[in-house]
Parts: sequence; C-alpha cells; structure tokens
Amino acid sequence: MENNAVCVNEVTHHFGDFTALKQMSFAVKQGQTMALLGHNGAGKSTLIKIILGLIKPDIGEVSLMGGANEGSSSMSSQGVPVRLGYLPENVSFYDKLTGEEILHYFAALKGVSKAKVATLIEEFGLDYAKDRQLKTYSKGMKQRLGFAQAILSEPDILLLDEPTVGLDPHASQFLYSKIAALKQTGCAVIVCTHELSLIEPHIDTAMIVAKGERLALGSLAQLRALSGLKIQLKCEGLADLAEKEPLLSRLYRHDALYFDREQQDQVVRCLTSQYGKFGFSIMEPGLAEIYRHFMAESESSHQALALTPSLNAQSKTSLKARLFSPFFGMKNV
Ligand SMILES: Nc1ncnc2c1ncn2[C@@H]1O[C@H](COP(=O)(O)OP(=O)(O)OP(=O)(O)O)[C@@H](O)[C@H]1O
Repeated sequence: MENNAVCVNEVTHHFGDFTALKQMSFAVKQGQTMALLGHNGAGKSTLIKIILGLIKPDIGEVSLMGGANEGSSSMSSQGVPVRLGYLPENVSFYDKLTGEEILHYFAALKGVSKAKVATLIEEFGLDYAKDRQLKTYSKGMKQRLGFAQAILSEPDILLLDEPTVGLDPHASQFLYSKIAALKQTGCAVIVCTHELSLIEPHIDTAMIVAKGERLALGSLAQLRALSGLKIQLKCEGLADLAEKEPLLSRLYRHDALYFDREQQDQVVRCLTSQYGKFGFSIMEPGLAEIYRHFMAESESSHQALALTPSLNAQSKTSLKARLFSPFFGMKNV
C-alpha cells in the first residue's frame, strides 16, 4: 500500500538454533498506531530492533516509508531521510549528564534546535530537574526523558517499547496525548506494551504474537469478530424474559445475553419495544479479553501438537494451519 510507513514482509529470525520470529508480516500506515502485544519472550523487542535496522533478519524484508530499511540512514521512496524515534524498554543514558545535556546531545545528532529541547523539557514537566544528573532521576522521570528524546525530531515512525512502565496515570495520559498529536502529522506508531487497558482507546490496530508467530492482526472490531467473542448484555429480570421469549432464550446464559454485533439491534429492539426494558448495560470484549482468547487458543493448539508426536512434519503443518485459522474455535451461541 502506498501510505504504509512500515511494511514487514515474511520476516524470520534465529538466535543460534532458536527461532525468535517466524514468517512475520504486517504493515502500519502513516498516522496510525499499532499495539504489538505478546507474552514475555514472544519476539516483540526483536521485531522492533529489526525495524530499527539494528538486527538484520535471516529471511524477509522491511520497508520504511516505501524505501529499503537501512536503519537510521533509511530513505523513503521519495529519497527523503526517514526520521525514526525509538524509546527502548530500559532507558539507559550516560547517568553523569543532566537531563538537559542528554537532550541537547540527541538534538545535536538529529539537527534539532535547543529551543525545541527547552519546549519539550517544559512540556514533559522536567524543568525543575533539567540541571540534575540522570542518576538522581526516578524511573518515571527517566521514562519521560526517554520519550522526549524519541520524539525530538518529530519522527515519521515512532517505536515505543513499554513506554508507560514507571509512569503515573497523569504522565501516561500525557504520553498518549503526545502520540495523538504526532499521529496528526502522519507519524506511524508501534507500541509494545503489557498495559492493554491503557492502550486500548489509542490504537488503530493491534497485532498479537506468541512464540515468534503472528496470532492475530486487525482493528479492535476485526479482532473481536475474528475471536468470535460475544457482546454481553445485562438487565434486571432477564431470566424471566428469557423463559418466554425464544430469541432471548437462545442467547441467555449465566444471567446475561451473549450475541454478535449483527444481532445487537434485534436484541435491543426486542427488549425495548416488546418488553419496555430500557435499563441495561452492554459490554463488548475488550483488548485484554481478546488477547487472553488468542493466547489460550495458541496454547491449546501447541498442546494438541505436542500430544500428537506420531504426526509427520507435513501433517503437523496442516494441523497447525487449521488450528491457527481465523475460524478455529469460533464460539457460536
Ligand atoms: N541477542 C539474543 N541472543 C539470544 N537470544 C535472544 C537474543 N535476543 C532475544 N533473544 C531471545 O529471543 C526471544 C524473544 O526475545 P524478545 O526480547 O524479542 O521478546 P519480547 O517479546 O520483547 O519479551 P518481553 O516482553 O519480555 O520484553 C526470547 O526467547 C529471547 O531470549
């Protein structure tokens, strides 16, 4: 696609005998945010390092702004240098420098003015500590400084590895408001995080990975549909209604109604116009629930494979393809 800022195509990478990433493909468009989700050791940081050009994948390609990936010297398809911003998982700068000196150092490297540094220091609430050595900073202060460093050059592509770890709720909200402003300028953002409820309102897409493989990719709505998880509706007197109304009876279990998005209008119409029920709560599966669903599905498919040692390699591949199919494990009411 023309406006893909990041395009990862069939990337596989090994560390010795260990396969850290397997045939990973995805794209992030300009002005969009993708959450990169997975268990510890799933391969998220490795993927980020491959996008940064710090690791060259064994197989596959990465394209940044339509051009080949050369890390910090990448050029877009228009021959313009690609500006990359990166916040690593563990922010570690030279700790005898002050906060301001660190930002001045990176500003000089990236050709950014000292005035911009002063603005960022103030915006990030670090003015009071700008002359203090980094070793006196708290975890959250270092994180804020790291984020300021990552966005100094108004990047085309921003890669954030666990950006909200150590941040208080106010600072996390500020970080996501900065991301929203950057997206308006066309910046593509990839965020690795385990804080799913925090990132959920801010994403355009999410990719869930496990053991170096892509389990699911899409918008929240697409992931919901792919997971087959149902919308839940609760209201008073539901058990009685379910007894007399066949539509509700089919959807009723454990004191609630469970249905797909396409059925929602019909259910709500039935409750309101037929039974005069207006006080109800509707809950859609959130990112955390969707994530747990795909992780559980992946775990059970790996167990199924482990329990069938007699299968040859070809049969295992075909069983795996079936287990990982979007339609495997779809729950029907
Ligand atoms: N330089 C390396 N040498 C050998 N193995 C490595 C190296 N870097 C990463 N790995 C292994 O690759 C796998 C993926 O690691 P990676 O850091 O990408 O995971 P992650 O998803 O970012 O995990 P976390 O959520 O814990 O940060 C892990 O099993 C890790 O031990």
